[in-house]
Amino acid sequence: MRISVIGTGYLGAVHAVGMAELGHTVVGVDVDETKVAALSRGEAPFYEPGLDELLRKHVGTERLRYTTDMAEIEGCDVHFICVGTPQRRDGLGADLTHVDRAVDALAPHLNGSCVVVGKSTVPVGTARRLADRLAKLVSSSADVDLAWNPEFLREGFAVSDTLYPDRLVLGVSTQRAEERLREVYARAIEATTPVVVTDLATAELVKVSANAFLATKISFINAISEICEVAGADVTQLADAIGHDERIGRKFLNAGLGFGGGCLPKDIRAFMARAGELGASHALSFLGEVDAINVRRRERVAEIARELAGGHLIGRRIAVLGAAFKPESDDVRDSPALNVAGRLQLQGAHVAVYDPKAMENARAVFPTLEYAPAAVDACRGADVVLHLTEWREFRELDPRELADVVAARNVVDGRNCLDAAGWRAAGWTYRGLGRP
Ligand SMILES: NC(=O)C1=CN([C@@H]2O[C@H](COP(=O)(O)OP(=O)(O)OC[C@H]3O[C@@H](n4cnc5c(N)ncnc54)[C@H](O)[C@@H]3O)[C@@H](O)[C@H]2O)C=CC1
Ligand SMILES: O=C(O)[C@H]1O[C@H](OP(=O)(O)OP(=O)(O)OC[C@H]2O[C@@H](n3ccc(=O)[nH]c3=O)[C@H](O)[C@@H]2O)[C@H](O)[C@@H](O)[C@@H]1O
Repeated sequence: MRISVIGTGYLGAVHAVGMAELGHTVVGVDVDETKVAALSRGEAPFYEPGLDELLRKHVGTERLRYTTDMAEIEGCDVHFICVGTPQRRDGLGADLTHVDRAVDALAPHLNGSCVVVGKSTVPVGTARRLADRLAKLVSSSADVDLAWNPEFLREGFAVSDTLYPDRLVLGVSTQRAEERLREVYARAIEATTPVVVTDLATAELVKVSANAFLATKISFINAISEICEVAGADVTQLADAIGHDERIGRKFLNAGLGFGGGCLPKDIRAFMARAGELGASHALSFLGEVDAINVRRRERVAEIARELAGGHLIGRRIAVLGAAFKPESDDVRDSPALNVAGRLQLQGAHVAVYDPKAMENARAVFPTLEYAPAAVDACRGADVVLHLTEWREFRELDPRELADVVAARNVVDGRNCLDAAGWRAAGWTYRGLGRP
């Protein structure tokens, strides 16, 4: 099949090359010339394991090209919309201007029979609105269906999640759209892959409900972690124990600094805003608490750092290990680690940050922090070391070696995954979150 992918960011760049790997002929379109230039050289414009290899395999063959010219999508059978839907500047809802612009730019190039498939995460009702918008914009020679096919990939696992999805959700209003989408994913669908065929509104809601549930699970365990802190209990053992119950499950019960990134935080806020527009804000008021618990974890880490630094941060040196919102990603959107770094700097600390992959992105957002070339350099002379993104290389740090470079042996494990006993044995004051 001939496929276009509009928007080649964290989602679209991977989706485009993934579709090429599944055997289709793909054109990826973006308005960002730098991104398109990198992709056209076969280079990933961001860090995502496995992406460079796949790009090198397909870019330059007839299977895959990236362009800024929307006219190149002409003749495609399926068009995926993968542009960003960030949080609106004026409040909590989703900013749909990129989606609207993409549809407007796409419409004049549509001809013959084709399906426009939304993949971006949007407030329920958007698909219906876009279908009406398209109907007004396309020429009479075009026969266009609109479908919604939400994406569930995780950064860090984006390539395998695209090629081997754990489920497919096809929001369709015609049989033809369903058939086209089944054809698109034919090589990704195994006998055991659940395919949920539903209407547009349900498909849109599945996506935000999934992210709301994940965020709720994390905030649930972080709320329990607050109780563990005052009761002298251990939230990691507690999570293991409740996680043995298959109805609960151990995944997404890692207590610590909480969730960030370009999706969970903005998606729960947009979901609440949409519920309000639909007159049902009461139904999702608990998500406000989920958000508040999450933000409190960032405050708490800053508070523990201040305590360990002797009650104030003025002139204190703090090492921040991690800048990405999660390991195996260079994404710093709403990064909990950088949020904490910024808070400490505002309180007078001298903050040195190190991250294996996210330094450039972090510097662009927080230019006034100091960036160290390695973990050990960030820790040199530090009064407190904060472990805020659980990269493997941080777990492998030798606390005995680091002990010689810091000013004081204080470590806060914001992700509860360092070897507490090992750090304590090396003379460190170790503080986890929700652990005695
Ligand atoms: N990042 C992720 O892991 C996932 C993201 N999503 C959703 O996918 C959507 C995209 O997210 P990301 O890829 O993370 O965002 P992103 O910001 O990395 O990428 C969006 C891309 O769209 C491009 N763009 C904006 N307007 C355009 C236009 N009119 N025409 C062509 N390109 C245009 C931008 O230049 C940018 O490269 C969001 O709705 C997000 O919630 C869904 C699942 C996973
Ligand atoms: O809509 C999206 O964009 C995506 O959002 C999340 O994926 P992602 O943001 O890549 O990362 P997650 O692995 O979900 O982690 C999100 C945040 O939660 C934090 N987290 C995760 C798990 C946990 O137990 N505790 C915890 O604090 C992580 O550190 C990270 O900051 C979802 O997991 C994907 O299914 C979804 O497609």
